[in-house]
Amino acid sequence: MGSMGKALPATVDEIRRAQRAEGPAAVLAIGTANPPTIMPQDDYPDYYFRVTNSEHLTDLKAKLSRICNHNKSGIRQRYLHLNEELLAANPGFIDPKRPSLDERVEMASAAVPELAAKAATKAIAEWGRPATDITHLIFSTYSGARAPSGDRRLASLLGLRPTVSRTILNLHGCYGGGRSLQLAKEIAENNRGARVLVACSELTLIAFYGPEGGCVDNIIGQTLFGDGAGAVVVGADPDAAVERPLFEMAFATQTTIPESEDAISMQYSKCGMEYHLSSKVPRLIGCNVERSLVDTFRTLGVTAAWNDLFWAVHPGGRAILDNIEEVLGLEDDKLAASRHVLSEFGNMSGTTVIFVLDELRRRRAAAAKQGGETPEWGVLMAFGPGITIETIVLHTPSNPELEGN
Ligand SMILES: CCCCCCCCCCCCCCCCCC(=O)SCCNC(=O)CCNC(=O)[C@H](O)C(C)(C)COP(=O)(O)OP(=O)(O)OC[C@H]1O[C@@H](n2cnc3c(N)ncnc32)[C@H](O)[C@@H]1OP(=O)(O)O
Repeated sequence: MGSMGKALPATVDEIRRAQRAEGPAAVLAIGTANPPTIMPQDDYPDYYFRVTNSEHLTDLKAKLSRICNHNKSGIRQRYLHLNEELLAANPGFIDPKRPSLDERVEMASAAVPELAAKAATKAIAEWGRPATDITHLIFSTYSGARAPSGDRRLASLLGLRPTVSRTILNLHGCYGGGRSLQLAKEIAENNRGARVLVACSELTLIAFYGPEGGCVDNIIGQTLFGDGAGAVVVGADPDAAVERPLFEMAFATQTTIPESEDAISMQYSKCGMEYHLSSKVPRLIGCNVERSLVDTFRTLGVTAAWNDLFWAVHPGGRAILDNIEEVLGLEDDKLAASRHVLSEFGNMSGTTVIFVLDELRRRRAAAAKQGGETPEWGVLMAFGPGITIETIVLHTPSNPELEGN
């Protein structure tokens, strides 16, 4: 042991106590971004069958038109990276049997971190501290089939410190946002002063195919998914001079639904990414969501009336929200933020729940301005392959001056 500097504390416990934060981790800022192309949902069947040269598949087109209809799907529009020009330049993306993984990964390796950087730049600006104060980065995507991955590129684009501690989550699908926030909570509460940047960026270009072959999963995917990135700064013990806690993360759990392993799957192939969504997904989630919530609150030693809470639920599809609403007996407006995000952006996989948090804080700020009361406690839930349910119990600080950029 050298003789310079302060002596080490006497025990490992003292070192641990000195490292831990005092208070709970909180969401300190939120930013979102989408690619520029907007696709109205009711135009999508015509667009999709035209750009994939598949007008002859009339039955499949009729089916997509039926499911896509915005009244049925609950989706009004989506944002897309892959536009008509990019598809014309990459005709291999249209044929589900033609090897195209290399070209897709090449495109995603640039576009995924770039979109994440747009969302993160907004979050960091709202946070009010320099990007170099970020100590940890958690990056989640289903398009990251390369190393070094998008997290490293994102750190460079944002000018983060070389000492920033990076973690990438890949293929978590729609629970990537929930998982990232849970990890950020652990890091922030166990590392005094840590400021964790969570970034999720999902572009469907890795899994876009024409309808040739008649795969129904593809038709469901074409109905639901859209492109977007969301970023959140998480930290404990906020500096009151600059930082405003939006949502404190009081408690977090993960549950796996028994016998549901095959219900949602994603896998890289030489042709891109294949995925499967069972038609049982809405029912499986509906049947298990209350058990998971009861267990979460029981661990906390409390019970909760579901309608006394606010809700940030991943809008995996209209049927999933309908099932949850029915099973929990939620009042009409309880899932309004989730339904709004589904309507305006579609299902952006792991990113979507960050958009829901952003929408919720906007709605809460608007209600506060009009002197309305909003619940102090709430729940974030996200679902994905497994089937995995991520649950975070949220608490809002007393002064919800929450309007975002
Ligand atoms: C613009 C960009 C496009 C790019 C696309 C590229 C896509 C890339 C995506 C890659 C990402 C993959 C990530 C996977 C991880 C997902 C994680 C989650 O969100 S987890 C959550 C994931 N989300 C979900 O799982 C979505 C949950 N589902 C829903 O919300 C609704 O079912 C609905 C909105 C899809 C349809 O509503 P509604 O119209 O009221 O429903 P009805 O009951 O009346 O059925 C109508 C017709 O559809 C049929 N059919 C339905 N489902 C399935 C199925 N899975 N299977 C087969 N068929 C299905 C049904 O049989 C019927 O057929 P027909 O009799 O007419 O012939």
